[in-house]
Amino acid sequence: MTWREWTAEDSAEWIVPPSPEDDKYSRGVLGVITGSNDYPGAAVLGVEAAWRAGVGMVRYNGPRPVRSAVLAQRPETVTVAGRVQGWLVGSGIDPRRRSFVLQGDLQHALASRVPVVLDAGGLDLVGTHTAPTVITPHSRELANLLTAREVEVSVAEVRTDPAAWAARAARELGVVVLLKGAVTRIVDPDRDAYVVTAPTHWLATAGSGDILGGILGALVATNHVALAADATVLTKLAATAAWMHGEAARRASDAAGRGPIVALDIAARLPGVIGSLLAR
Ligand SMILES: NC(=O)C1=CN([C@@H]2O[C@H](COP(=O)(O)OP(=O)(O)OC[C@H]3O[C@@H](n4cnc5c(N)ncnc54)[C@H](OP(=O)(O)O)[C@@H]3O)[C@@H](O)[C@H]2O)[C@@H](O)CC1
Ligand SMILES: Nc1ncnc2c1ncn2[C@@H]1O[C@H](COP(=O)(O)OP(=O)(O)O)[C@@H](O)[C@H]1O
Repeated sequence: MTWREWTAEDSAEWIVPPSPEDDKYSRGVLGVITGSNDYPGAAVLGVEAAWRAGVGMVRYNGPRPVRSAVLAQRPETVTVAGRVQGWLVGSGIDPRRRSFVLQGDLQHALASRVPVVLDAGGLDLVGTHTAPTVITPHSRELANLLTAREVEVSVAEVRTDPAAWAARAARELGVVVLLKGAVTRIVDPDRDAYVVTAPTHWLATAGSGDILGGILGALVATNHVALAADATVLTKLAATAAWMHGEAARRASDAAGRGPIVALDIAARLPGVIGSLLAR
């Protein structure tokens, strides 16, 4: 199996700039079910990243206090249910504490035949999906997910051979797997496989993964036409999200004299990254 390093040139193909005929809906609407009273920040970060990654609209659904936090950061967000072209589900949700209402909303999203990004507390929903799906675990989450599906593996084993375990998970679960780390692996059940090597280790900061989810959600929504024609595009969108995430973090850190960054700094750099990709 060959793992190819995903590049800026590859990523540029998946940026969809708005055309004169576009409106906010045709550009792609992302539905987001993330965050909880315990982790409101995850919702704020993912929604912010999706907006900054160029989505036409974000529809956010979550607990009332979390909705308020999302709107305080990004009043452009719509909190009324409606049609979406992609879903981002699970960041900042504790899978052991999902309410009856949340469970229903998650099932509705997974049954809607719209492509899904499954993160963190939504990972266990894999298998109930009805459209192309990408999961975004870190090593511990991947080990837990596989073990729950009777493929016994420890976190240490995943860390020793992340490529093999990511590929195994893609095959077993029938989804694209984006396994996060200093080197992020992206692989699908057909063995299309890419790596993205992080250009800065300052990326390892709380909420950084929530930002990645927002970027990937935005790419899924804005590429809805290509995805509907060819589901295998999802693997390339996932690799592009990881690349943009790393590049935005690099720019943020460089602007701070190569110093530390916080997760929102990554989101703030996304428009510049997208502009540079379009200028290639
Ligand atoms: N702002 C927000 O809202 C944010 C929200 N976030 C959301 O949080 C949710 C949980 O995601 P996660 O990946 O952080 O936790 P999880 O997979 O449960 O693993 C826990 C493991 O960590 C370890 N551990 C804990 N403390 C440690 C320490 N000091 N030093 C060393 N180890 C330590 C602990 O080990 P133990 O203490 O058990 O030995 C356990 O193994 C998720 O929904 C995410 O979206 C995050 O994105 C952050 C920003
Ligand atoms: N040592 C590292 N160097 C570079 N990037 C890293 C490193 N460790 C983690 N990352 C990246 O940081 C992000 C962390 O995501 P995640 O583990 O979900 O954290 P959180 O839940 O706090 O958002 C991922 O995109 C991962 O690829």
